[in-house]
Formats: sequence, structure tokens, C-alpha cells
Amino acid sequence: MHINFHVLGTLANTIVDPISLNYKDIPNFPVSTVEGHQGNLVFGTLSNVKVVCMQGRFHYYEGYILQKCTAPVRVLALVGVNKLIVTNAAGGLNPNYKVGDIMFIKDHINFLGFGGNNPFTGSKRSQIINKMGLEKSTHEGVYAMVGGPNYETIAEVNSLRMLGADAVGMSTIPEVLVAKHCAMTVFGFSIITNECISSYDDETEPNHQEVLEAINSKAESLKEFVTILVGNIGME
Ligand SMILES: O=P(O)(O)O[C@@H]1C[C@H](O)[C@@H](CO)O1
Ligand code: HPA
Repeated sequence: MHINFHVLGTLANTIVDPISLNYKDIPNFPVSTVEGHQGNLVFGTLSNVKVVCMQGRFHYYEGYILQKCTAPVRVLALVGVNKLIVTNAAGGLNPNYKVGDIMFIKDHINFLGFGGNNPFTGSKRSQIINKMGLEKSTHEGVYAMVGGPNYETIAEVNSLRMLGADAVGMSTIPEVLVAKHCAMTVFGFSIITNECISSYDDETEPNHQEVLEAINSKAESLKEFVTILVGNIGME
């Protein structure tokens, strides 16, 4: 099983008997350039399931073409991975979402794809949240991918809401498309790291630091969530 941990990279510390490879030591692998994306491929076990975790991913805005962003998914498919858990940090567009909430991705809006930068489509979900008592802070929603690296303007936030998006981020969809192309089963979720600003009266601005802080403050509960999730998916 493959887990894509992006800025949730510290969660890789839960992996048992880890063997870590730095991306720069893997021939032709891209290297991570975004703060919080540590750039390691970590092999080991979680809930007695063999896993490989990407501690850091690649974004279109880093200058990588989507084929390069998603190449690691193809590499993992070639080494036998057939299930993917994909995660991201995302801004909450839905007014009911609070910082730290989890959103299961039931669908997506691929803005890069609208512009012709997209090969495929597809996403799936699964569910194990009750035993952790997280019902009130989980949702099922639509993830919209924008190109980044800048955050959205107020007009863009309001447009995304009108289009039916519940959360917005800068990643994930290309990996999901390629994973589906490689016949993987995919489960995706977003951590809501900020509430998107939709009013000109609001003088605050989104920033990467608050994204990292929101992730870190939820790290323990997310570790538990992913550990249970991997155990459950591994048994399917
Ligand atoms: O890799 P993800 O999508 O989780 O990282 C998000 C998107 C941007 O890189 C950054 C925004 O602060 O976090
Ligand atoms: O508000 C956001 N917008 C886009 N990407 C993001 N990643 C985390 N938060 C956001």
C-alpha cells in the first residue's frame, strides 16, 4: 500500500521498521522544494500492513510537468503497490468546515484539467471514523485543485464555492488520475488547514505557515486515523 503524506510527512514517524530513501538518491525522481515536504520515500509496516510512504510530493507550481509530478505513483505501481491513500492540506470553502477538520474526497474539480492539462478521471472513498469520535469534524466533499502557488483571491474563493467545491488545494488530482490509470484503489482526504477568506471586510490572509501549524496541531489524531485506516484497508 502506498501513502502520500505531503505536509503530513511527520506521520511517517509512525511507520514500523522504516527504511528511508531520500528522493535525491533515487535516479530520475523529482526533488521536493516546498517547506514541510521532506523528500523521503519510507518503506515499512503500519498496522501490520506493508506500506511505502511518500514524505513529500510534487506540485505543478514547482515547475514540474504533471507527468513528472505523478511519476512516483507509476514507480510505486511498478513495485507492486495497488492501494493508495492520498492526502493534502486544503483551504475550507464550505462555511461549515473548521480548521483541523477532515474532508473525505468524494469528487474533485480539476482546474488544470479544464485547461487541457489532464489525462484521466476518478476517485474513491472508504470510511472508519466512528471509533475515534471524529464524526463531528469529518465531512464528505468536493476538492478543487488550482495551480497555485498563490492563494485564491476573494473573487476566486466565491467562484469556487458557486461551482460546488467544498475545499481547495494545489495538488492530489494528478496523482489520483495516474493511480486510477495504474488500476490502484484510491482513498483521498483533505485536512482543512484554513478557512478561505470570502469577504473584503476580512483583513487576514492565508499563508503557508498557518497551513503547517494546522497540520502539526492535528498530527497525533491524524497518525491514529491513518494507522486505523491502513489496518482496515489492508484487511479488505
Ligand atoms: O501538498 P499539499 O497540497 O498538501 O500542500 C498544500 C498546497 C501548497 O503546497 C501548500 C499551501 O500552503 O500546502
Ligand atoms: O486556501 C488554500 N488554497 C489553496 N491551497 C491550499 N492549501 C492549503 N490551504 C489552501
